[in-house]
Amino acid sequence: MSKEIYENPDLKKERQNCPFNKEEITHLLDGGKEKTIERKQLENYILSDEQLKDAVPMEYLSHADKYAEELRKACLLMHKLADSPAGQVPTLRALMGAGLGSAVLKEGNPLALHYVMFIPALMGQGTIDQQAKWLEKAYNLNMIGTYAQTELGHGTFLRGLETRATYDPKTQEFILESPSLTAYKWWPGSLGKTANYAVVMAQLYTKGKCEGTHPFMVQLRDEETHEPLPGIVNMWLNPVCISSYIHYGTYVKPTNSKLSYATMVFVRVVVCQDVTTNLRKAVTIATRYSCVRRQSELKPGDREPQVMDYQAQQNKLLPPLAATFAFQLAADHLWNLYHTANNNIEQGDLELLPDLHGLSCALKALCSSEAANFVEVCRQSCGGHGYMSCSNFPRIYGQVTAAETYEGENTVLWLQVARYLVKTRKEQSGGLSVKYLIGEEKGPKTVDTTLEGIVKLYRRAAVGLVDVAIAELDKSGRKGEAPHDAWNHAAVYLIKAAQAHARLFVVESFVDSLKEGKLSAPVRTVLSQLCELFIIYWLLERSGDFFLCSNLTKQDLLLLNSKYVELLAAIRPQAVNLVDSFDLRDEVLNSPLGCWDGNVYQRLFDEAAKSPLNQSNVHESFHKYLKPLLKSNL
Ligand SMILES: CCCCCCCCCCCCCCC/C=C/C(=O)SCCNC(=O)CCNC(=O)[C@H](O)C(C)(C)COP(=O)(O)OP(=O)(O)OC[C@H]1O[C@@H](n2cnc3c(N)ncnc32)[C@H](O)[C@@H]1OP(=O)(O)O
Ligand SMILES: Cc1cc2nc3c(=O)[nH]c(=O)nc-3n(C[C@H](O)[C@H](O)[C@H](O)COP(=O)(O)OP(=O)(O)OC[C@H]3O[C@@H](n4cnc5c(N)ncnc54)[C@H](O)[C@@H]3O)c2cc1C
Repeated sequence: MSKEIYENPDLKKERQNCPFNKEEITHLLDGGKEKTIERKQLENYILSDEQLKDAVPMEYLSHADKYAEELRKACLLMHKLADSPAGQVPTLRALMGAGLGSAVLKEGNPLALHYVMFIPALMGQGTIDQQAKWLEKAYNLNMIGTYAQTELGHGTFLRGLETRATYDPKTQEFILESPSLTAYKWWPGSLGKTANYAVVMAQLYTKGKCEGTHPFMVQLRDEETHEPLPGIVNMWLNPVCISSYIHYGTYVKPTNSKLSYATMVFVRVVVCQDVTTNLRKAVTIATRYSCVRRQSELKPGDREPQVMDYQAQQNKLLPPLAATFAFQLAADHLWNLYHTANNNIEQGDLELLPDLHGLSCALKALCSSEAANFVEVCRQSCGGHGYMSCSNFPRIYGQVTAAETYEGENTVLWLQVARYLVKTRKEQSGGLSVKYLIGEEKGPKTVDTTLEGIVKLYRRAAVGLVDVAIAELDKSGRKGEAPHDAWNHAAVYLIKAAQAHARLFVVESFVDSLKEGKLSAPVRTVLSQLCELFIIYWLLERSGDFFLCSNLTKQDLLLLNSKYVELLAAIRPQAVNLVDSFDLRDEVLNSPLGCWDGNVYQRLFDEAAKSPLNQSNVHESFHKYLKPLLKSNL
């Protein structure tokens, strides 16, 4: 007799009479029906393997045992990758995109940097010969690499990196050295125990002149014994300059000195997708739990309501739900720009490089910071159970908040965006993604609160805040301040302008995607509601920017507030159906709060029972410490 599949009655009710085709949204997010099929096949291929499951919850293992267990699974995962029926690279890309890695490797993937930075660095910066020598070896996992750039003393300021690579024309070799403690490479993933090679960013010195930071391939460990090579601690020998600019002893400048930063640009683009995947998990967990959890009293004398029926809870969870669609569509746009720009760069056309740099910095900073804030709101919306390690919120939060720092600390990236915006506005040139900065915003300054009208408000804020920042810079200049001081004293305005630009890009991506997309009427309706909710939410959160740069009035704001709460109520009935459309398996959510069947309390209880402390009634420490204390009559 087939076992009755339990489904929490409240969740079951939430799923009845869904007015739209959930699969249509799943296909939209996956990039098409075929991609969904491929993803589901990959999920079955990976998640059905019993050897990839944790014998005990990772949180109960020692640091060394956690590392060993993650490495065991990561190596098994690589074998599965190599044997994958879909092929290694498509499977890897699907693995990265679907957030599957963290479903299996919960504490982090010791081999992630090999794929996310080491191989991209070879592909983006290696010469044809170097790629012929190393790429196959890297794809076949005959070498494990990392990307070693950050040092104890420098992570942000790349021109300040201390590791030196001095070219010796006699031996035609580079001598790499860490001249000081602060020059020690610090932070690179896998560097400590796993990688035996690294792409090392170092200042290239030749003929006594520093030519700036360049990437070098360095072997770190013996391929057989894995012992560090002699002198590896503070002196490295025999590195090879990747995309060598040394021709017959002479340094040949690259067409653009920032091409050596290309790997970071790639990862910033990937990070936008990764934090969006993590945000989808957090929103799914919090939404399903909020429809299972009944608490307090809404109507006196009535049954305790689902906490999702409180407008306050909808205000917590529906903006992040909408954000997952907004960030996904923006990340897709950025990914397409990345490919176009990269193909052009390979042909020697660097015109899109500034746009790519500006936009990748903007979106990485925006998506990571907003996702981190939203994940924390999702955690808080689940009360005490959201605080438990098994809820998976602590791990998801750790992953998204790390992205606010790595691959370019967000503040520093905002200032890069501002530099690009100020230059584009002042020079009135270039600016593929900031076309609104070239020429004046046409049309009346009156405000209408239609979707198009709100987008126009975002554009006015984006261009207006750049002009406010430029006015500050010019004011400082007139006072005789040096440009670097004027820049520093305008930082607050510059960052606001950069953030407004990033939000405009996300808003336009969302609105344009709905216009262009071939969507059924029911899906278009619910996504349009989410789009309108999200762009009003952000406007209300940043109303100061809009008051400063447009004719927005108090009446307009009150009208938008009313529209916002109406949209909360309109979307509330579809919250569970929308997160179901993400099609995230329980193993990927890895949280008793977010499981599809809503059997929350039993799963919480089962998780607690796994704790070593719950394997006996009295822990041995009682007899060692507590009992003597109890008897000591202090
Ligand atoms: C099988 C399992 C797979 C599992 C995978 C799972 C997926 C997971 C995905 C996510 C995981 C990601 C893990 C990543 C781990 C982290 C890695 C790292 O953190 S690596 C280190 C990152 N470090 C940084 O990002 C450093 C940040 N600093 C900088 O980039 C630079 O210092 C700076 C840009 C801030 C300043 O550079 P500087 O040389 O000082 O330039 P200027 O500011 O003077 O600007 C001069 C000029 O150059 C332009 N510019 C700057 N950078 C770029 C660039 N990258 N591209 C193009 N142009 C650039 C700038 O705009 C200026 O232009 P101008 O015309 O003169 O105005
Ligand atoms: C989880 C994780 C994984 C990582 N993995 C790697 C890796 O694999 N490989 C690698 O090379 N690195 C890695 N890193 C290092 C990471 O790239 C750096 O930490 C990051 O670039 C920030 O640099 P920093 O630590 O020097 O911060 P700092 O720049 O020292 O930041 C400190 C403060 O100074 C401020 N600040 C700095 N410069 C400016 C400025 N010009 N204007 C205004 N404010 C400024 C910052 O905003 C920040 O508030 C990793 C980091 C983390 C957290």
